[in-house]
Amino acid sequence: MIEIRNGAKNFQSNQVFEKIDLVFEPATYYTFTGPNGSGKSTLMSCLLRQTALSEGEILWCGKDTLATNATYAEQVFGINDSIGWLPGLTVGNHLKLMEKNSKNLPNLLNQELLSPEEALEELGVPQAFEKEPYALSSGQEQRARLASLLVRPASYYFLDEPEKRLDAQGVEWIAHWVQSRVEAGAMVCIATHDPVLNQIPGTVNISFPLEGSGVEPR
Ligand SMILES: Nc1ncnc2c1ncn2[C@@H]1O[C@H](COP(=O)(O)OP(=O)(O)OP(=O)(O)O)[C@@H](O)[C@H]1O
Repeated sequence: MIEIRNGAKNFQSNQVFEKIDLVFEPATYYTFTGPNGSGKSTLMSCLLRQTALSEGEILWCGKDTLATNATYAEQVFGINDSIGWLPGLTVGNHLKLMEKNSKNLPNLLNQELLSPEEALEELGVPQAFEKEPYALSSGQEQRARLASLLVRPASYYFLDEPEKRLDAQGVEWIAHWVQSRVEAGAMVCIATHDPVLNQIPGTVNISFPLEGSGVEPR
């Protein structure tokens, strides 16, 4: 379980949210929805520990995430705009690195992992294996990013607008993936503007701006 207690985040005088308490339980699907600029990506970056909360704490199984550093990094996986591609490497190179690293990670939910080739095939972009990401269309590139979900084990996911640039079939793929991971016991949280991803049965919606933030979207 991941818990935020009394969380606040500001960028100088811009108070994005404050005094928030949230819990992310296993085997549950959450969505972050709300207007542009209401703080969805910022909270997700905090949960992925790409940026620190200004106040409050994020607990992992009841303990501060700093104290459980390695376990958190192993079990929590995410995709957002802050995660880029290394220049000069193909998509296949990236996924192979991830596959190699994954062998050292505990696979707590006995996830059936795919090879990079299989994962790209599943996402409908087998040709991406040999290509550098910039040589793909923006939707193909997003599909290549999503392939990482099939190569690496995790039990908690934070995905920021994974449907971005995807066609309708791609969005359906995400919806099916969400359902299968949640059934397997994973927590999946998606920030989205897409109605399909917000209407998956069992969705727990968290609406932004968050209550207690007192902040107007901008
Ligand atoms: N690195 C940053 N430095 C300064 N301000 C930032 C930074 N990142 C976000 N902000 C500000 O934080 C606020 C919330 O932005 P955020 O990206 O979290 O919104 P969002 O709900 O994800 O929006 P969208 O739907 O457009 O993706 C905005 O006012 C934005 O300008």
